[in-house]
Amino acid sequence: MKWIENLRDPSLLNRAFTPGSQSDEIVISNPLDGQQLCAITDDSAATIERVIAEAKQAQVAWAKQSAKQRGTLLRRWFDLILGAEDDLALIMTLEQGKPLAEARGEVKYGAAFVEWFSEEGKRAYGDVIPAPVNGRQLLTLKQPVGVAAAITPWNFPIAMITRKAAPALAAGCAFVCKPAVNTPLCAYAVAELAYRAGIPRELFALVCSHDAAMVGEQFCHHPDIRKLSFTGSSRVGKILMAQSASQLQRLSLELGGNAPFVVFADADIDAAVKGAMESKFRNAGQTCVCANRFYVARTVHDEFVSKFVAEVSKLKVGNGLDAGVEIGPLIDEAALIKVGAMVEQAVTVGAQIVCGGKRHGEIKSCFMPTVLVDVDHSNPILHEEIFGPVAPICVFDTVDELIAICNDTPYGLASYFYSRDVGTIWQVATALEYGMVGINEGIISTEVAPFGGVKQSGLGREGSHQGLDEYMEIKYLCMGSLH
Ligand SMILES: NC(=O)c1ccc[n+]([C@@H]2O[C@H](COP(=O)([O-])OP(=O)(O)OC[C@H]3O[C@@H](n4cnc5c(N)ncnc54)[C@H](O)[C@@H]3O)[C@@H](O)[C@H]2O)c1
Ligand SMILES: O=C[C@H](O)CS(=O)(=O)O
Repeated sequence: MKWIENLRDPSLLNRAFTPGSQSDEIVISNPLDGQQLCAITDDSAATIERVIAEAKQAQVAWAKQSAKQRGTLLRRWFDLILGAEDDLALIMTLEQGKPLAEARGEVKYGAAFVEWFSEEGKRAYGDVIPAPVNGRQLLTLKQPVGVAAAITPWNFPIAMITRKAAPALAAGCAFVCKPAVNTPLCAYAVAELAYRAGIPRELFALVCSHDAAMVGEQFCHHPDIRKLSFTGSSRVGKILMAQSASQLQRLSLELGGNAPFVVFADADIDAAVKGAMESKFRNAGQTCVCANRFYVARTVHDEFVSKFVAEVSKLKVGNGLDAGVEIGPLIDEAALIKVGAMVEQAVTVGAQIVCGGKRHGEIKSCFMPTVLVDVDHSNPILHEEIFGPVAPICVFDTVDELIAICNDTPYGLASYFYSRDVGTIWQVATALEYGMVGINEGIISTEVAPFGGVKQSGLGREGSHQGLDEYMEIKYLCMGSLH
C-alpha cells in the first residue's frame, strides 16, 4: 500500500488496509492492470443495522440546527474537498481508471454540489396561504424527511455521492450511503473530509458490502429509512422501486440512458464534432449522458464523419496517470466483453468499422475509440446503452423521421442536437422525450440545473433548487380560532 503512504494526506484512507488482513474484506483493484490497491471491511447486515440506528439518532440533533449552521459546515466541507484535489483525483484514477485530468474535473464537479446546497439549504421556503375563511391562518413548512439512504455507481465515485449527500445534509437529513464496491475509496476519502468539517460520523455514514442486493433489501425494508436515492442501471432501479414499496419510501432514481446526438444540415459541423468528442468519449464513454447513437443529416454526413474520425483517431489511449492520456480502461473485463460483443453484433447486421472496433493492442483493459457507419436504425447497438467508447452513426433525411427515431427508446435521460435554425431548435427541443436536451452543446451537466430523466431513465431531479425538495416534506398548518 505504498501508494497510500505517498498521498499528501494518507489519513484520508484510514479505513483501508493491506489485502489479506481480515476474512471479511473487499479488495479494490486498479482496472488498468488488476493490481490490488488495498482492502476495506465487507460490512455485515448487523453493522448496517447499527449504522442506520445511529443515523436516526444523530438526525434529531442535526435537524434542530439552523439551515445556516448546516450550510456553514457544508461550505467548510466544500473547501476541504477542493484542498484535497490532488489526492482525491489520484485515488479516483487508480480505482476507477479515468484520466487524471477528468478525475480533477470530477473532484471540482462533485464539490460544486456541496457548495451549491450549502446555500440552497437556506432557501427551503414555506408558504403563507390566504385563508378562505376568517379566523384562520394557513401556512406550510418544509421539513427534512429523516434518514436518507443512497446507493451509487462506480463511474463518478465522488460526484454521484455529493450530488445526494449535499442536499440531504442541507435539508437536515441523515445520510447512509453504499458506494459501488469497485470504487469505495473516493467515497471514504470525501466522507473523512466531511467529518473534519464538523459533520458527525453517525450522520453521514458509508457502508460497503460485496452483497449489494442484501444492502438494497435492508435499505428498502427498513422502517427508519424514509428516502432512497439510487444512481445506476434501470434494471436495478426497478428492483429497488419494487422493494421500496414495502415502506412507501420517497424515491430518487437516476438511471440508464440512450442519448441521441443529432447533426442537422444547417449545423456548425466543427462545433458538432467538438461536442460529439466531448459527449461520447468522456470517461471512455462510461457515463449515463454520453452520446450513445449519432444521427447525421444525409447532406452533411460525409463531412461530419470525416472530421469526427480525424479527431477520434488522435485520442491517446492508456494509463490515466500518464500525461495526455484521454481514454483510460473500462471498469472491468465484463464491460470489455460486452462492448466488444456489441460492436461484433452491429457489424454482423451491416455496420462498417471506420476506426477502432477492438481492444488496445497492448493494454487489454482499454477499448479503442470506435466509429461505426452504415448503421441501420434497426441495429441493436442503437437500442442499448453501450457504456464504452463506440460511436454508431446513422443517416436521416427529415425532421419528423428524426424525432420519431430519437424517441423510439424506453430511455429519456440526455439528448443532443446541433442546428442554427431557431424554428428547428424549438420544434425538436419540445418534441424530444428526454429530461435534458443539449442544443449546440455536448456537455450540459451542472449543479445549478435539474439533472434527471423521464420514462425508464428515472424519477426526480438532482442539483438545482429542485434537488433539495427530494429530501424535504411539506407540512400544512391550519391555525384556527384566531378571532
Ligand atoms: N442517471 C445517472 O445519473 C447515472 C449516473 C451514473 C450511472 N448511471 C447508470 O448506471 C449504470 C452503470 O453503473 P453500474 O454498473 O454501477 O450500475 P448498477 O445498477 O449495476 O450498480 C449501481 C449500484 O447499485 C448496486 N447494486 C447492484 N445490484 C443491486 C441490487 N440488486 N440491489 C441494490 N443495489 C444494487 C451496485 O453495487 C452499485 O453500487 C448505467 O446504466 C448508467 O447509465 C446513471
Ligand atoms: O454518469 C452519470 C453522471 O450523472 C454524468 S454527469 O457527470 O452528471 O454528467
